[in-house]
Amino acid sequence: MRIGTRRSALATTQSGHVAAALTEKLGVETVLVEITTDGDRSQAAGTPLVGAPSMGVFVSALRDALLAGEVDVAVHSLKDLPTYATEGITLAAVPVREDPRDIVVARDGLTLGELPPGSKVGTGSPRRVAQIEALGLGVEVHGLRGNVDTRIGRVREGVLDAVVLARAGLARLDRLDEVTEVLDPLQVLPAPGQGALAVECRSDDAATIAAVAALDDPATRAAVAAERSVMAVLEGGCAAPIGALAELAEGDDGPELWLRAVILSTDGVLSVRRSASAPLGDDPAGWSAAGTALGASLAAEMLVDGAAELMAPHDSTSHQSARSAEVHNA
Ligand SMILES: NCc1[nH]cc(CCC(=O)O)c1CC(=O)O
Repeated sequence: MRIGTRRSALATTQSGHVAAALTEKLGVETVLVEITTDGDRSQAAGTPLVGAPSMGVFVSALRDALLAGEVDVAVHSLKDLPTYATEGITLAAVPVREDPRDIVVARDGLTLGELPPGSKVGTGSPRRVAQIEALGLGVEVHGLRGNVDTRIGRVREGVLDAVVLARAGLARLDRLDEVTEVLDPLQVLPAPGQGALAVECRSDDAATIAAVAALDDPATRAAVAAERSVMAVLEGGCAAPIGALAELAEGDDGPELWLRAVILSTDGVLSVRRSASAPLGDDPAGWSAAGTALGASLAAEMLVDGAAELMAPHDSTSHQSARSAEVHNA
């Protein structure tokens, strides 16, 4: 089985895990095929992700290789996938996900809250920028791109005081010892699908789809379906930063899915936050659809709460002063 992967250390590690799992569960031989994406090329140029091309930049080259029959399977970070379906491509498996939370790597073992006002915090993600601004710490948020090594390097070089990354990336690279804080989703919600992998096949390749299904985890699939459904519905009306996290819990009457989501103005001043839960039923085959429905209804409530108006110009001056007052109190 030929497995297409991006070339970064993180991508090849992730794809290597999928390859090993396929060999272990199915006894098939696998080979990794490295594909260079437009996202990797512009990343090498060092431009910040804010304002960069579409969110699918990391994805399309891999899908092209899959559709062209150059590989049998494509492995992506699920959070990098666009929410709309793609003709000819089937999401054959969503394996058990890593801890989805964001983490901090800061100088001197510090947490975000321990950084003095004016500290430089690096992230290229509008979702992280808005949520860090909303914490009112008085830190300066700086754009940041590059692979995990490059990003953490900015702290080691003393260019930045801290960077914010996905915990999953460091877990897969076996670098969790460098984490100085795990961000509580109460304060910073992860990106929809963060920490999960997407294993894609060609829709006409029934044999590979059936084989790869052995890697699927219905609980993870339901959770990411709910998170991505929030994003799909909200993105219809707005381009604001979105965080979402769904978790499976055992209720009195069987498994339930719990979902929380936030959408913010880019400066973090305004936000709409909501949570909801739904029973999943006893048949895991129906969980993904239940997750999608839960996400859509939560997003509809968020739109009623004003989610689509967050991007309108607003006066952030009064909030700014409230924020610096907070810094003084701290
Ligand atoms: N934005 C790029 C990206 N895509 C997936 C991961 C990490 C692994 C994951 O979330 O599954 C990262 C890096 C990061 O956000 O720190």
